[in-house]
Amino acid sequence: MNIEDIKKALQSVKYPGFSKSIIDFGFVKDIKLEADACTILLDITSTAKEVEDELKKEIPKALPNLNINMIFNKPKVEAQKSNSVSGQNIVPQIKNIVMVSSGKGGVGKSTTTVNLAIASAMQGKKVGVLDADIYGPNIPRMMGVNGQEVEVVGNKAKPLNAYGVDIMSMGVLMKEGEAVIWRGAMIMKAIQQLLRDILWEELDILFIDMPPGTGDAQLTLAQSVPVSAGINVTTPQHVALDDSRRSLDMFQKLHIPIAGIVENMSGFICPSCNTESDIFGTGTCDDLAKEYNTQVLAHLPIEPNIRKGGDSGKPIVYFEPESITAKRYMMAADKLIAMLDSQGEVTNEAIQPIMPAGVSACSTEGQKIKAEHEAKKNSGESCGTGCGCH
Ligand SMILES: Nc1ncnc2c1ncn2[C@@H]1O[C@H](COP(=O)(O)OP(=O)(O)OP(=O)(O)O)[C@@H](O)[C@H]1O
Repeated sequence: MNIEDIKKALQSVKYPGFSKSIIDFGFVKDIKLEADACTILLDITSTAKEVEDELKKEIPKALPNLNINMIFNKPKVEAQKSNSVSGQNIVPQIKNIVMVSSGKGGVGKSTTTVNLAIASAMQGKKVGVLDADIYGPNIPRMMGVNGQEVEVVGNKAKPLNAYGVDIMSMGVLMKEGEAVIWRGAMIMKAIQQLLRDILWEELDILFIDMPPGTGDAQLTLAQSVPVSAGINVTTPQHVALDDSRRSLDMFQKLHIPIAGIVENMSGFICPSCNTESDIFGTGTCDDLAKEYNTQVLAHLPIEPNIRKGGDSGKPIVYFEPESITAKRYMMAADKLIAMLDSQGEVTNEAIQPIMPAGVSACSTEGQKIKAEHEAKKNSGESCGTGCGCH
């Protein structure tokens, strides 16, 4: 066996969580072969122990007749408890990060993210979309980039681009139809990698499509970057509003300024007779917005062309800019941009402190820790959480 044979065999070893091989990613930096012993130097981008363990298992399987010695070069883990790089913003080139959340799945969060992002780009902003919905990454299909190859430069991946918007998603890094079965810790690492290991350019706004609910992903994001604004997407039924309240409450607890609520599937305009019916109700979010001292960014009807646009990768805001719906997305983008502009820069101070293991940021104890953090910060003392505020 020579070096080329070894490289060929390593083509079958996928980088954990991705459909590309360690060779395609360029992670194999050196191979030394002496008699039947082989030393492989790997430069991997993840600090996760699971990734190294998985490779230690898979590489010898691909080279069963060799004695394999593996040397891993990994990014240094800071002497810190923080998931962020010492509380520093891991994407300082991005002016505003907007977290798009919903209390439950299927309410139109991805559809809203895509159309709001394109609407903002159409208004002259430099925009990106990060699909952090690890379990159901739908953005590539909705933006018409599914199946496109990601270009890897060094150890980083370049975002794809469509309709003037930069895009990255687990969906383009995985095989179509492939499922992700990950524990919380791996989701946290994946979200940080999707921020840190992607070549994001300087952007005015990065929209992040979160998984539904209020969990690890939301908390990790708030602990890794300063989030400028949160948008809650909901449908108008009262049961959906209860979930929505949880999502808005999470924004408040994580000190994320609320840009507003998008009331999706709010009424149905019949395409043949143009009459409007309130299938799920409409306008119920107005009171909710008041309760949280925020605004309704848009009421969007159930409209077959929104669904068609999503399924075909031809978003309505771009392809039917004169439609009522597209105009509502444009207005929602206007309101968001106005909010971001009036708010000004969100500093690293907004990055949330890391809670001790087992303490939820939203629990009473978590809130107490945050209050202590704020008090120490205001008095000029280090908070001691490793968040890097001093
Ligand atoms: N206003 C609307 N009118 C018609 N169809 C819509 C509307 N909003 C969303 N849809 C459709 O509903 C489905 C679910 O939408 P979407 O994937 O955006 O929801 P989601 O909240 O992101 O879901 P998930 O929780 O699975 O990520 C999609 O097929 C989408 O095209």
